[in-house]
Amino acid sequence: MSLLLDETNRLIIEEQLYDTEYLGTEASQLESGLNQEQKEVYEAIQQAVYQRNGGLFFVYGSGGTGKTYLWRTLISKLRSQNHVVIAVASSGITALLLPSGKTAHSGFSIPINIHEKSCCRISQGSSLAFLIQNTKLIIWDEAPTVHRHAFEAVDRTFRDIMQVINPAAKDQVFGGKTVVLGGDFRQILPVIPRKGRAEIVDGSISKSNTLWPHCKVFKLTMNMRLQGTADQIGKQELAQFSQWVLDVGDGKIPAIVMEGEEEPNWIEIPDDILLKDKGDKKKAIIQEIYPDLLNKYRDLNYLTERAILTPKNEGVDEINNYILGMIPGDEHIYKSADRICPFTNTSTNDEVLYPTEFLNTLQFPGIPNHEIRLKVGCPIILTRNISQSEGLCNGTRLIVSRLDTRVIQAKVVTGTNVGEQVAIPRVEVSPTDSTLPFTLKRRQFPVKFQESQVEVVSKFV
Ligand SMILES: Nc1ncnc2c1ncn2[C@@H]1O[C@H](COP(=O)(O)OP(=O)(O)OP(=O)(O)O)[C@@H](O)[C@H]1O
Repeated sequence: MSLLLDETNRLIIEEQLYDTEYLGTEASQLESGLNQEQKEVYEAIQQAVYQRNGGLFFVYGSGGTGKTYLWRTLISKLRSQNHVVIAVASSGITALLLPSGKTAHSGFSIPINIHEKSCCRISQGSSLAFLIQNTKLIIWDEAPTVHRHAFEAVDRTFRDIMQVINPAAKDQVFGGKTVVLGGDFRQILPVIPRKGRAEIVDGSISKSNTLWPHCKVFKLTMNMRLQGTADQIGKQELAQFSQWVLDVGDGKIPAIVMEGEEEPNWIEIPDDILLKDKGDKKKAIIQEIYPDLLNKYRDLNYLTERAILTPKNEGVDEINNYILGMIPGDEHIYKSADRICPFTNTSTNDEVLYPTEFLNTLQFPGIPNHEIRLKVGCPIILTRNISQSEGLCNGTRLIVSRLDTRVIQAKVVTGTNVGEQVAIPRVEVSPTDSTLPFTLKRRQFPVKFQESQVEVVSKFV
């Protein structure tokens, strides 16, 4: 089957638009810089691709060990030879680091509410099925953060798609494709609402009986970020900090049981990286992370280099409101239009049982709040994927340039389209996982004022 046969398939046409000469030069440069560990993985993956053996690989490496560099080398090399590579990541913000990267969910049409029998929404004969049949390599970054059911759904779907051109594919992992997963199990595991440690660990790709036994695991251990730091003191501090983070991940830092709790969930932070201000704690954090904020809050480099992470949404709102109050200018308040989805009405009395005022108070992870407060010049972050091609995905950071009634105009500050002016419309969103007896529909701008953000972090004392 030739890629050139199908001139109407948009996905295939996009794959034919790369500048192969440029990519070839880039691949040679990147290839010559690979360290020994990276080279070993690079060669094993290339062998699987060129010998058409297929295979499942996992590249296990902590932050800075050169996974993205390795992906870029593989992608440039194969695309320079007109081969199709699909590069996906579990989050939108990581997808932006991959050349023509997409989120795994949009790239493979993975259902949001996934279970052990799920399949992707890719039908036989579709453009995406044709692209997959012609793909030489799939790279999936940040794999440990996704539930194993998503990988199993992709595996099932690929077998189904590939058996059309190769009947043996139905018995091959990922239908005989070469698939490379990457990430670090010490970082964030799948988020499973209202479930405990056992369910979270069981949701990990390494617990998949159908996939993990077939997976060849490589380890990257050399911190390449440290190699690139010229300043000796900075390098030493970064090395110490990286080691401490690794030790936390490996469970080597002694954990403490707090009163009233059963498990040792707390660790002690070394004094040199701890803020010990006894007064206004929010002010102390903000001053430490954003010194001279009033003069620099429009400076792109200043903003992209820093963030405050909090374990809960309430913390984000508290810090954001504090900072917004410090920034000069008039505040704009955007209120959402909330309603109950008519198809899930549980009774005709819904409007009485769940008045709009009640709907407005509801908050869900990833869903904008009823009320958003913004000022011109303040940094915001997108909470939804709007357009991958324009670099507007969940996690993209922007700076507000104009606040209109129907759109927010803003300048992109992270990702692929830095410097672009974009208009963000209101969108209607629903929480995918809610214990409510109805489906909430909320029409709101998919943005958050963003100096701080939520992360799943350990507890610290
Ligand atoms: N072989 C190499 N030669 C030169 N620089 C490299 C090499 N490998 C990685 N780097 C550089 O080291 C830094 C960290 O690498 P990279 O971003 O690929 O790591 P990572 O494992 O993807 O990290 P993270 O998980 O934090 O995203 C980058 O600046 C990258 O360009």
